Amino acid sequence: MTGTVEDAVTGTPPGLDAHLVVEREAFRLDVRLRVAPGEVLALLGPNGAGKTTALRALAGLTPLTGGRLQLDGVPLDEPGRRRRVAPERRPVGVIFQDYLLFPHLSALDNVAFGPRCQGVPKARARAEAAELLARMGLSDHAGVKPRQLSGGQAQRVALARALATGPRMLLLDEPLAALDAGARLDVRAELRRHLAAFEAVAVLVTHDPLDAMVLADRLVVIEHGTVVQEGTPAEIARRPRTDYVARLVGLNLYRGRAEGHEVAIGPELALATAEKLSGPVFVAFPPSAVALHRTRPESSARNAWRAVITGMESHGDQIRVALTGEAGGLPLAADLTTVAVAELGLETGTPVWASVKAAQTHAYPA
Ligand SMILES: Nc1ncnc2c1ncn2[C@@H]1O[C@H](COP(=O)(O)OP(=O)(O)OP(=O)(O)O)[C@@H](O)[C@H]1O
Repeated sequence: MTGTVEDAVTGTPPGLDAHLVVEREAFRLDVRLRVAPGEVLALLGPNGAGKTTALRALAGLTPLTGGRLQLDGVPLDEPGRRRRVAPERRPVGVIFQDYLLFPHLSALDNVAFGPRCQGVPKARARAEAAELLARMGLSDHAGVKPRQLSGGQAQRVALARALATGPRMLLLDEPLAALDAGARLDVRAELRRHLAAFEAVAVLVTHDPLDAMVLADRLVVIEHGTVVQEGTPAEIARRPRTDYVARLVGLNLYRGRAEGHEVAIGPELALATAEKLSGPVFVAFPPSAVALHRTRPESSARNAWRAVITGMESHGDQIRVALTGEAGGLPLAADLTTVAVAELGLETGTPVWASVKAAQTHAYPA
């Protein structure tokens, strides 16, 4: 069958509109996804939840057994109507976990490969590839083979290769999993900038809540092949609906500007942090790092501000308390034991003081 962007039915909203159904003997994926152009969606979930299956179905590497998949109004997979566009004919760029760069080709030729396969003349494909590599800050590495690249550089080449064909959807499978912890920080921040600049649909799969929260505008959490929760990172962290989500995405995450050991979050609030940094940063800390008090804490906790409880939900033996900041304070989530909640007499509407120790915050470049 044919299926190109030119076939787009007028009037259908651009972006991804999918109902992915993949049935296997012992597993069923049934997930609805809508992603607007310019939006970055993260699929998050435990092992075996179906994330990779969903990504492969979007790429066309795993056929749907039910539902349908449309991109910019163009049907790409409709098992009910026996219509299916082959993976190589989809306007989709994929970045695999281990990048899968061609080892015998230079970085430049890796990037030029897709356009060449689509019939772009060699000189033009290479000129455009050189431009893309320059945008990724890799001009100096255009001639080298993948094995001479660092993990972060290889990832940028993989990104350039995926972008070279002008895809309407970018798929990223665990984009930071192949990197060591040191490289991860920088590459994560850099990938975020590239994804933010990408004007079409981006979908990434990850186990790592921090990657998801930093890279994505919206999260879809999958467990046992179905969506258990979706929303912005902040919405999900404040109101987790399953124990898995509570454990996983329970991160308080803020953006601010660092100067030494202090990060200005808003006009009235600065957080003391363990790391010494300067410029735009993220600060994160888990809800378990937050202490609540009825009166201003006198202890050594330097980060303390007024807050009001807006909701409480129990998860296992913990209670997740949602709070709004008062007078320039931070909105945040705190995990307390049921005993602590009872002892403090906390309920919705209770004004409290929240505190977090600098040593329990984690700041990193934005
Ligand atoms: N090719 C396959 N044939 C049969 N079953 C498969 C195949 N690939 C995956 N599965 C099964 O489908 C389910 C979903 O797997 P999938 O790899 O999509 O999960 P995932 O969320 O990506 O997990 P992980 O985080 O471990 O990669 C699992 O039960 C898995 O064992």
